[in-house]
Amino acid sequence: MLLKEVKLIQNQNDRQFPFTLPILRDFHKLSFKKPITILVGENGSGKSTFLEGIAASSDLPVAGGVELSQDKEMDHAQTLAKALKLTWMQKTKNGFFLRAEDFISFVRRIKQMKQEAEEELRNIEEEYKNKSAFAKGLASMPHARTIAELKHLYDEGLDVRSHGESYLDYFQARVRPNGLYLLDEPETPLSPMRQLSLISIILDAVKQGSQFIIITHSPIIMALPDADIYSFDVHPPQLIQYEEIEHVQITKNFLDSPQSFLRHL
Ligand SMILES: Nc1ncnc2c1ncn2[C@@H]1O[C@H](COP(=O)(O)OP(=O)(O)OP(=O)(O)O)[C@@H](O)[C@H]1O
Repeated sequence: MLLKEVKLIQNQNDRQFPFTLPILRDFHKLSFKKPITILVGENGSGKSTFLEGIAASSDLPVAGGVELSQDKEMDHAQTLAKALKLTWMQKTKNGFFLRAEDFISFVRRIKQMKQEAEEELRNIEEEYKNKSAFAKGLASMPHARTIAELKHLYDEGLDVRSHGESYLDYFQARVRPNGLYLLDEPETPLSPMRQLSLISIILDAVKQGSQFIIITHSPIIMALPDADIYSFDVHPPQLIQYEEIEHVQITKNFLDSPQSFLRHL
């Protein structure tokens, strides 16, 4: 175990976001007793805001996104971080904060950078066909360098594979022993089968001393063995059993009889 507890210590200004969130009004502390903690709750219950506060407070890098300290839209994370006290069993610098939506735009950006560089090279080939090789080489250099750097950093992987495949590759390549991983809806680009692969990567990492705090709406990810599950649908957040989670009950009942749900819509 790395992170043991998160306490809300400051006397907050409850008219300022994020302290206006109902989940933070009666919040005192949340303890992490197992290497995997799962946060569940309805849309808008405040799970992401809470995790962003932990990410900002622990100063973890943002995988595939802008660092929280540089991100103007994340001022609330810094505000919350200042009001939080994190207690560690073992402080770690390994790990990251990963929002699946960031990662998908990150892969898109890489694909776009590569396509733009290739397009520029084609244009230069045309424009410089009657000029010296030296002049052509000079004009091509920055774009060729971009392609070479992307290849060096991400191999052929990220831009030629699907979102789900590249996401799992990226994840597997960067998970280190003794790291703290804060994952916001990691299921987003993944099929049910790939969600099982993600579970397997997480369980391997836990064996190597890593800790995970995961927000999810996926009943598959919620079933991660031996995890503590906190519901953000009650204030303050409470431990909940897998079978009691609304997402699990609705999904199960829906799959048993889709038509009985759909005819009421
Ligand atoms: N910067 C902000 N200023 C004001 N309100 C915000 C801000 N960011 C989020 N909110 C609001 O705070 C509430 C909690 O948002 P948050 O994203 O933390 O919920 P969540 O539980 O993660 O939801 P979801 O499951 O949909 O991702 C939402 O009602 C949202 O609209």
